[in-house]
Amino acid sequence: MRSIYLTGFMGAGKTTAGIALGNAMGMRVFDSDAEIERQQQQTITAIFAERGEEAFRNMESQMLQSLPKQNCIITTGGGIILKRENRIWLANHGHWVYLHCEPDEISRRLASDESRPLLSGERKNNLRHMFEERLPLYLEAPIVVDTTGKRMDEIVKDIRKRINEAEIEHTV
Ligand SMILES: Nc1ncnc2c1ncn2[C@@H]1O[C@H](COP(=O)(O)OP(=O)(O)OP(=O)(O)O)[C@@H](O)[C@H]1O
Ligand SMILES: O=C(O)C1=C[C@@H](O)[C@@H](O)[C@H](O)C1
Ligand SMILES: [Mg+2]
Repeated sequence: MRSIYLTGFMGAGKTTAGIALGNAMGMRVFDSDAEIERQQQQTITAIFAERGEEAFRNMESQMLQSLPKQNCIITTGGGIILKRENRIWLANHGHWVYLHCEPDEISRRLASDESRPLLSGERKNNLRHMFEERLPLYLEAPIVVDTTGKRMDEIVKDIRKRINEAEIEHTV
């Protein structure tokens, strides 16, 4: 089957859900952030600090297009939807899933996590503004799954149901 692309705001649970979904479906999982860190031998935080966000965004688009288009789960960085080029790409390759989570719950999930440069230190206050700016872009995804207040097993079940429906539609 076509690969499944999980998108969503930082803390929506893409990485966590991707691993659980990969286990449940017996599919390999690639995380675009982790693949960039491996390829560049640098953390995302260091890439942002030393080379800037634009350089990171270019690496991210290239990484998106180079990951397997069949039989894999691809978990993406929270900002993948910022580039129109990436949204067009996602819409035309595999299953594009948006994992929604309300901003208050995102704040709670990420309260003690400093690994996201766009939400670290004083930038924590950016969350709601960034969320509202990005929401319409995330909602371009054909499959939307709300994760707010849900357990991971429920989220995985929801995603699988929606993917099955989309696969059936794709084959008729
Ligand atoms: N449904 C959930 N309920 C409670 N906590 C969750 C849920 N999903 C994820 N989390 C927790 O929220 C944090 C962020 O999750 P995760 O790293 O999977 O998000 P992400 O979408 O991959 O973020 P990023 O875009 O920054 O990579 C983790 O500590 C994870 O355990
Ligand atoms: O939402 C974003 O813009 C980001 C999310 C993370 O996954 C990383 O890709 C990086 O920290 C940027
Ligand atoms: Mg992640």
